[in-house]
Parts: sequence; structure tokens; C-alpha cells
Amino acid sequence: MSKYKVFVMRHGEGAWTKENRFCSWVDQRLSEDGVKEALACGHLLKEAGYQLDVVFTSLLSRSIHTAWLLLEAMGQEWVPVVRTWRLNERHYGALIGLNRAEMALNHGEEQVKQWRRSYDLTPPPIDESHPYFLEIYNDRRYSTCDVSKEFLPKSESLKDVLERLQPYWDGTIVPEIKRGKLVLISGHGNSCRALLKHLEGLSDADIVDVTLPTGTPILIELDENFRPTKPMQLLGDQKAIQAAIRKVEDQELL
Ligand SMILES: O=C(O)[C@@H](CO)OP(=O)(O)O
Repeated sequence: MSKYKVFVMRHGEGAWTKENRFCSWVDQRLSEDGVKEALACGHLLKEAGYQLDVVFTSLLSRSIHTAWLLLEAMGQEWVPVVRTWRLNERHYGALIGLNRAEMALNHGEEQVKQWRRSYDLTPPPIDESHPYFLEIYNDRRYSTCDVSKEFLPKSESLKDVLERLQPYWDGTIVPEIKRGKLVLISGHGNSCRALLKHLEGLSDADIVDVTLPTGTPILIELDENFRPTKPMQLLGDQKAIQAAIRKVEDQELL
């Protein structure tokens, strides 16, 4: 029997999605479509009668704006929004800013798929010569983290994402859920995949085939031991959701 519910969602479409570039820790804003998606999610949850108690976001604007827009559309703007770097998108290291289709041309589609979706492959690290290095590491938001700047990642596999996320899930988010709070996590494609791998008990091989659409709330129902009681549900028009998943998958095609 389900004891707890939690929503996990990937933020609305980001500006760089249209340019097909690895965005990761670069603080891109939502695209116009992304804004619409976030508002639509809020309307969907409102119509279903959900009342949120707390929303967790990353430190990146696209995840925070998604939370704001969603809460506004629900008429629940007063709900606390808690931000943490531990929900940030996976750090794509030296791949940040590169175009996925161009990468596929140079390295092959399979290699790009492995970089994007495998569990334990870590891309080459970012270093000071990278065009976005200073923009990321000089950003004041990263001096507010629970680890000092030099220990923030320079590149991550999905496994690394789960390792930095899980202590926050266990220590901060789970206690809220246990207190009876309805929690929504406004994260990123890969921080949400890491969390879903953990919650749904997916194998390292199975997570490769999980791609999340933008701006789609995923409802997870859990028993008292935080084990899922039914398959996760992607809420909304199922045809549109499948099309949105294919759009993300096809980003690495030539
Ligand atoms: O650009 C990124 O950081 C992510 C999406 O947030 O890309 P991908 O879908 O390729 O993992």
C-alpha cells in the first residue's frame, strides 16, 4: 500500500536545448516553450487537486524558474522553495557547451549515447582553459554550498550524481516526506534520472534507456520503507510525453 507520494520533474525546456548543446552547470534560462511547459505543469497539478508543501530545486535558474512558474500556476506561490547544488544537473566536464550532433559526427552516435546515458562513464574533466570554467566556478552561488568550491565536481558520471545527491535525499528530503509533506523536486534530466534509479531500484543497464521529457511531473508512490508500490507515472497527455522523450533521445542523431 502507498504511504507516501513525491513528484520528481525535469525543468521546462532550456534555451540551449534548441541549440542542442550540453548545458549542464551553465546557467541557461528557460526557453519560451520551457516557460509554457512549467505553467502547464502547474495547471495540471492544480486541476488534479494537489497541494504542495515544499519544492526542492537545484542552484540553476532553469530549475528555480520552473518551480516559481509551477507554483504561480497552482496559486501556491507561498510554498517554500529550497535550493541545493546537490540537485544540479550532472556536470558534463569538458563536454559543456558542445553540440551533441557535432560530437556524434566526430565520435559516433554510440559514443555520444554512452556519454549521455551510461551509468558510470565520466566525461573528461573541465579545466581552466574551458570557455565556461570561470563563469561556473566564479559564480557566487557556489560559495554557498555545503562543500568548498575546490571540492565541487569537474566532471561527473550518473553514478557520481547519485553519490552527491543521495545524502541530501536521505538527510533532508526524506524527513520532510515522512513528516507528511507533499514534496516536488524540480531537477534536471540527469539529477532526476539518478534519483529515479535509486527510488525505482533500476539496474546500471536499465537506466541507460531512461530518458526524461522536459516539464513533465512524475508521480512516485512509495511504501513505508520508501519502496515503490507501482510504476512511476508521467502525468499528462501520453502521446505528447512519448514525442517529448523521442525529441530528447534524437538530439545525438546526425
Ligand atoms: O545538457 C545537459 O546538461 C543535459 C540535459 O539537461 O543533456 P543530456 O540530455 O544530453 O544529458
